[in-house]
Amino acid sequence: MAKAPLRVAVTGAAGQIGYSLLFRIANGDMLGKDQPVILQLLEIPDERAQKALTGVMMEIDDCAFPLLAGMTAHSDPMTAFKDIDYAVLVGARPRGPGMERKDLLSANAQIFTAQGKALNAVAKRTVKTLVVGNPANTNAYIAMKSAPDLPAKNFTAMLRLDHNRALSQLAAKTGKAVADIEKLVVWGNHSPTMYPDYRFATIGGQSVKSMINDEEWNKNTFLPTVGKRGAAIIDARGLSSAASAANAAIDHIHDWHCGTNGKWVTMGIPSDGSYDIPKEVMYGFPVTCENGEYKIVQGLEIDAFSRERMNFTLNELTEEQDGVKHLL
Ligand SMILES: NC(=O)C1=CN([C@@H]2O[C@H](COP(=O)(O)OP(=O)(O)OC[C@H]3O[C@@H](n4cnc5c(N)ncnc54)[C@H](O)[C@@H]3O)[C@@H](O)[C@H]2O)C=CC1
Ligand SMILES: O=C([O-])CC(=O)C(=O)O
Repeated sequence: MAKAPLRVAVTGAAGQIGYSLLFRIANGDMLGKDQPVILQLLEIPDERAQKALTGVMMEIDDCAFPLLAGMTAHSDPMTAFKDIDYAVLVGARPRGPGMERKDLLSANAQIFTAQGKALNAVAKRTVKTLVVGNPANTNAYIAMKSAPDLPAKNFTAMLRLDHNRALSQLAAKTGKAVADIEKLVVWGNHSPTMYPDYRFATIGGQSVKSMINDEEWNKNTFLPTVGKRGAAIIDARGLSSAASAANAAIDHIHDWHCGTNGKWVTMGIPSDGSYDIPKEVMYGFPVTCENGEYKIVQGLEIDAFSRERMNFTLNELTEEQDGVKHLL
């Protein structure tokens, strides 16, 4: 029997990431090739943005996606989020050259307070949310805090682009296939303070750390390359990463929805206190997913260097979250 459609809201639908993301959701890349979807698309109540959204929807129509069971345009989160199963919160102001994510905090805080409240009011009680718009971890925290009637664990932030970037760097360094790398994690904030950690990673059962065996490379090349990749893309393209960000959003929700078969992935999730990360901090953790639920990989040894890196990114997150407390 055909599956009932799932409702997916995407905000910032007429933006750059939206343009790479919507077509893939409608094609079944996110929720499965047998899962019909209804797209509920939100843009700001601005004539140009709404007109651009109409154009994107015309193109989606022109793809005649067999899995697309409906599509609506919205300028108000209270209608866009009605009865949704998934929310992909992309809409935010992107960072321009020379700006850090923190600069965007207060403007974005208003957006995510309003959207959290709307999710709380009208979304399905089981709605699962991924925040992409930066500063992603803190925006996800704000949305979660603004939706007290929904399960906090269903609010997540996107660290998957960082995870994928790290995979790609490790594949290039070792000369092995990306698909063969397992047990990678990116701890903390989606910002240059993040800690991509390959101490547990394996390729065909062999330790990646011993294969590379180069702490200098880890500290002086790998960590800064992955941590500053977003800025490097902006510098090269004049625009922030879009197709790779959309791809990471697809990966994040795909794995959450369909499961990871025991493979580790990185998700930004509200901490349950694991690894001494204070409860509720929206932090990148290694997880496995099964039956629509994620579970933090437990029991990893945290050495002194890692603890220092994990605390560094934690401190930044705590500061960001303290900075928006008065708005919550
Ligand atoms: N977490 C991550 O790994 C990544 C996050 N990002 C972030 O994603 C966000 C979006 O990036 P782009 O698509 O390139 O930006 P963009 O500027 O091309 O598109 C953003 C769209 O969001 C819309 N928008 C703004 N406020 C909105 C609101 N309150 N409700 C609905 N729509 C709203 C805008 O009208 C615009 O069309 C940025 O914050 C960017 O920094 C980008 C790459 C990676
Ligand atoms: O840096 C930005 O604004 C875009 C981003 O998050 C990334 O590419 O990682």
